[in-house]
Amino acid sequence: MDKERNSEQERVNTIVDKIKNAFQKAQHEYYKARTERSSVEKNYVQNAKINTFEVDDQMETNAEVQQQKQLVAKNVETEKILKRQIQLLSNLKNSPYFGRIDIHENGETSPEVLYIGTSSFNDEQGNFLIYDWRAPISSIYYNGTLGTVSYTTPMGKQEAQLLKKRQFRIKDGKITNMFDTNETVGDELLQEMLGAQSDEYMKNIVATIQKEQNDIIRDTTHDLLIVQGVAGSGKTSAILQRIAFLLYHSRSDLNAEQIVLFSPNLLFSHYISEVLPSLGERNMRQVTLTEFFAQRFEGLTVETLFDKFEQKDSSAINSANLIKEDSTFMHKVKEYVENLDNSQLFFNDLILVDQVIFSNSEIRSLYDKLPLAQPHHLRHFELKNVLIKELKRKIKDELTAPWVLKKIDALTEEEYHSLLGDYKRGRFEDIEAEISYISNKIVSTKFEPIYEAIYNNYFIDIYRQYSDFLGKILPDDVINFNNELEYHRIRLEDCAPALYLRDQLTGEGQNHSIQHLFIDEMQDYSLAQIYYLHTAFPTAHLTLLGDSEQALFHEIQEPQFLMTALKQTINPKKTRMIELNKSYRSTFEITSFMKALLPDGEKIQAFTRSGPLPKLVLTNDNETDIISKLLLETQALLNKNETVAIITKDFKTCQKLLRSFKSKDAPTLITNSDRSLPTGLVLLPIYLAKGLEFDAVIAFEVSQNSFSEDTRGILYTICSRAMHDLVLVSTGDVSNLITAIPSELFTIEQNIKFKQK
Ligand SMILES: Nc1ncnc2c1ncn2[C@@H]1O[C@H](COP(=O)(O)OP(=O)(O)OP(=O)(O)O)[C@@H](O)[C@H]1O
Repeated sequence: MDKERNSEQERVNTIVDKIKNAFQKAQHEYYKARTERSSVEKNYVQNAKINTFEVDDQMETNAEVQQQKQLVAKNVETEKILKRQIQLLSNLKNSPYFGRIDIHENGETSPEVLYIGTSSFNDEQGNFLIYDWRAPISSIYYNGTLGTVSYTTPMGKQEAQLLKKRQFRIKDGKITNMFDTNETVGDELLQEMLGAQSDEYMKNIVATIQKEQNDIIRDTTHDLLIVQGVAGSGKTSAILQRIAFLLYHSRSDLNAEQIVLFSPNLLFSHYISEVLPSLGERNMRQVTLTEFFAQRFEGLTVETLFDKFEQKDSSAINSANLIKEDSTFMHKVKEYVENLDNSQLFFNDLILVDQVIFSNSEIRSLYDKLPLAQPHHLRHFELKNVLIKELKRKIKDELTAPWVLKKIDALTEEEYHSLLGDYKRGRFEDIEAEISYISNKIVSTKFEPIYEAIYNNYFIDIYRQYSDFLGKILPDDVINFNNELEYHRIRLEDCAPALYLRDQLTGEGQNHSIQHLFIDEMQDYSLAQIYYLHTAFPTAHLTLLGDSEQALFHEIQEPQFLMTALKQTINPKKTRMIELNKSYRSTFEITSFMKALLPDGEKIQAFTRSGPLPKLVLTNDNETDIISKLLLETQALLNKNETVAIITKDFKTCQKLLRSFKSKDAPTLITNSDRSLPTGLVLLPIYLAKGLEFDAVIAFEVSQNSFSEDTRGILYTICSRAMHDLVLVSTGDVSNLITAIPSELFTIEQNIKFKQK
């Protein structure tokens, strides 16, 4: 093997040299393109300044400026391509590839040796020195064991003999590890990757993608892909590598702007932000559910999942929530709109400063004139056109109003020219035409807010309409909805049905440009919300990922139940459901402990990476004891780890705990608005830790008072954030969820007597 290793190292050296040459060449071309652009730009500014008094000069200058504008745009495009190439080559320089496959294709005289890396690299003659991990042939590396293998090409299925599969770890151009394997992707490399310390950013996993993850990544045939994966099974990793795959697969008709990922919080968005750039791709759009709704309810504060979690409210409201969160509630919205009489519609006045431009009765009478046979959304579309026409008429009537002439008289020379804009003096037939143009500008600007209001459907009183709907289905809930509105707030569970009501009435609210919609942590979304997102992005393929057992907002559900409910909600043409049961994040010991927390934890397979047993620490319920024990634990963990997180059930617990720390030892409290995590000791509630991972986790605190049956999912989620070490601190009787766990799965810092069950 030594000889083999030497010859592989020689190949790495040769390839790295070639990559470095290509890198330098690309950099040189990039700087050349940039210099060229800036000189064209300079020229362009000068030309734009050329005498523009004479009409002929003006035309000539315009043509030249247009030509130069085009030249600049072309150069900008070239720069973009070169920049991407430089980024790719820079990634390849240090670690050109991670895999090798030797295959013998049917009909070929000799075997072929292929190397696989994060992107492809050719020599000057166009020979592939490295294959992109997303190329059809590279799927053999992820899926195949030695012997006959097949892969899909644009021409159909292709068969080959896989003769050798080799994995590499190459750092700074040196092979640090290399071995042949017959497994899909061997454990040895995975051990090395998973044993590393956590990082501010998630890393790409392309070198060690597992077979079932590969199925998710490379699926292009289903319009709904549902992934139920246990904690740490690589769901988020799979989404990101899937996005990179899709962008490669449909390079000519898909770009990152057409992909949206709904993520659980801002920290998560930051954490995953480097994965796609490390693969030479641009990031997709990311949004949280609250951000998405907030953009659509301008002027209202939308409740966040976190507010909701902190104020777990009375059972009366909860039972209303359950109804509102079901997709049947959305069907009721649709029925309501279909059966709505004109007399039951609510309109707003359209007001400019304090002048009513269109009163609600005027709008209603315009609506009443439209043919009843048409559904509301078509009549609504016509109403908008009628209102705009009316507005134009009002603008025309206003053109000669005395205030307009007064305003023109008061304009400075500069203001007058700025209103003329691209039009220059002398281009109008006579002075009347010029004044009429200026008057139009002034009056239109004044009425602009009304135009915007019509465009944005502000003439519909959507809140009263929704309140009316609620009155029919959940009369007791109307008062709660209206009370929130008084304070300019809207509850999260009202957002999807209220927006759906608006969209049903207006026929708007859909975004057809989005091709792929990803929802991570799907278990935190109600079926009504998922239904709404599906209608709002009607052409998008959906990938939903989550873990029914990491439910923070309700009791945990059977995975199969969640998957079936989702499928019924969306009812797509082609669905695929994939379960991921192997957990990679945590050590074998932590995963075994987490498994025992769940009633059906047996299905979870722990990855065989070893570490210390989870530790249960018992303290008295007094500040001094709690803090001294916590300090002891955090010190020990910080000595061997980069990031240690104290994770609590809710924010109140964080705040109370923080008050007990002396400032010099205090952890950094993470809040809802934080976008990045510092290293060292942090303190945060579980909902902010969603999707994240830490070298060590201290679960604070795990007494029976804090965790009982209905919060099992929360405890499970807290524990599953730990990669290498897990400590659980209890300040009173330990939760039954923990006392029920076999004692060999954890250590106890002090012998206690568990209560008899
Ligand atoms: N094939 C793999 N190769 C290397 N690392 C992997 C692989 N799959 C998962 N991991 C690692 O396991 C950890 C968990 O992955 P990820 O966060 O994607 O899981 P998840 O299922 O989304 O987790 P959760 O639902 O618990 O938030 C990450 O550190 C990820 O890099």
